[in-house]
This record gives sequence, structure tokens and C-alpha cells, in this order.
Amino acid sequence: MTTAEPLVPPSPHVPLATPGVAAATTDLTKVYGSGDTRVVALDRVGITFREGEFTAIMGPSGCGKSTLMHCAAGLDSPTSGSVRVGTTELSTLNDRQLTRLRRDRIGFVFQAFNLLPTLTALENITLPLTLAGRRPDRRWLDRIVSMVGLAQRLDHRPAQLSGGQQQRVAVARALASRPAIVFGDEPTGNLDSRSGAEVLGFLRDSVREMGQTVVMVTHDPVAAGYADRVVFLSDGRLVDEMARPTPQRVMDLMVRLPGGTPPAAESGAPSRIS
Ligand SMILES: Nc1ncnc2c1ncn2[C@@H]1O[C@H](COP(=O)(O)OP(=O)(O)OP(=O)(O)O)[C@@H](O)[C@H]1O
Repeated sequence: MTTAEPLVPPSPHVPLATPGVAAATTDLTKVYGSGDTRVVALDRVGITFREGEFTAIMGPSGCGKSTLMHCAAGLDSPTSGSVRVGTTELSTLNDRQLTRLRRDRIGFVFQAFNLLPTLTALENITLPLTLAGRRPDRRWLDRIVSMVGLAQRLDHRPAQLSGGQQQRVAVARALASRPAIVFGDEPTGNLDSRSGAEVLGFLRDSVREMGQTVVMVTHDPVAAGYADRVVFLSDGRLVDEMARPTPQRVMDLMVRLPGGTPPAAESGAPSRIS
């Protein structure tokens, strides 16, 4: 990948990126509003997303999942604390550099497919590359398109595709630029269970077969079961983590979350999981 303008190096106050780490947050805090309307959406969250790992973020509604994803992906700015993507400390970037980082190094899959209706599937997949003035790597593109099973539908427009197929286009679009990290916000929220399973399978294949790093916010223990690990948020703090999750184990832990008193929430210390 070539970028015309080098990204600003990390601040000397922030540790350099650790090898094998795709992105990390340190003491990440996000406060919305003030006075009576003040909400601490994230409270000193430290989390590491390792390269080639599929992480699911879970927790009760309003616990800060989307805020964490938005801050980690450079879509929202923290109130305090740091976010690094690779070696880049996001707070050192101006708006233009941040836009470039999102375009070149981060892939997104949202609940709404967000495809452009006038473009074909192929044009939608390559749009971020086209906007960046980059020529698609044909072999990479072929690999992605065949992985998500879209080879026969590349000249279809979104309205001619099912919801599941549209989300496959969105997954292929997210992977097309070989981003450092792909963020998914409830990527199967609009899909029936079969299409959802397919999309989750593709995300997992991208991790296993291509070494992609994927971070996904979900409410669904079955979806979380596709991940390599699940991190649990409660009231803006990281309270637990599970490796090699199964839907049943995730469900059991979720049931305990809101009622229980997680140790990290009691201690007053920053919540940190890596
Ligand atoms: N723009 C905003 N202005 C004010 N408060 C906000 C804003 N965005 C989020 N919040 C608040 O921050 C907290 C965390 O919200 P967030 O959307 O991150 O939670 P979530 O875990 O993703 O929720 P859900 O599972 O319901 O989508 C909530 O209390 C929410 O009301």
C-alpha cells in the first residue's frame, strides 16, 4: 500500500506499537454532555486487538460498545486517553489524516449495508479504492469475491441482491483494501439467521485464511461464538474476557453481567484487557 502523505508518527508519550498488535486503546474515556446530562460512556478502557484475531465486543444495551468501536476506528474522538492503529496515535492526526487513515487502513461493516444503489456490486466493492485513487489488486479482489460467493453477481445492483448478498458485498468492500483492521457494528443485525451465519463465516474465514484482524460489536451470543475471544463491557468499563467462546458460555456470562458486581468496576482502577 502506498500513501502519498506519511501519517504523523506516534507521540513520544505513547508507547510504540507492539508487534502483532493491530490497534490498542489506553485509558480511553468518552464523556457525552455535561451537568445533568453528563454520561460517561467509556471509563478508562484499555484493550488490545491483536493481528489476525477475531474479537467480539458484548455487553448490555448502553454499556458503551458502539462508542468503543467508534473511538477505536477514528469515527469519534475520545475525551481522554489514547487510541493507536498500528503505530499511529490517532490524537496526533488532523481531520484529513484521520479520513485517510479510515479510508486506507480500516474497513467497516455496519448493520445497514450502506451500498450505493446506482453502483454494481463490483463498483461498490472497489469504491473505497477508487476514491483513494488506488488500483485494485486483481488477485486479491478475485480471492475476496470468490470467498464471499459473489462471482456470478458482480454486475448486479444492490436492489437486485438479497440482504445477505448485499452484506456480502459490504464485507468484500471492507476487505478490499487489505485494511489493518475491520470493524463490524452488528453486521448481522438485519439478516436472517442463515444469511447471518454466512456473513459471520466469511468474517471468520478472513481471519483464519487471510490473517485479517476483525472486531465486531454484537448482542448475539451465537454471533460471538464465531470470534476467537469476547470482551465484555458494563457501564463503560471492561469487566471480563473469554477465549474460544461458545454461545452457551457467552450467554451464561451475559446473564451474570448486569446483576453481578464485576471486580474491575469496584476497584476504581482503569479497566484493562489485552
Ligand atoms: N451522541 C451521544 N450523546 C449523548 N449520549 C450518548 C451519545 N452516544 C451515546 N451516548 C450514551 O453513551 C452510552 C453508551 O452508548 P453506546 O451507544 O456506546 O452503547 P451500546 O453498548 O453500543 O448500546 P446499544 O447496545 O444499545 O447499541 C449510553 O448511555 C448512550 O446513551
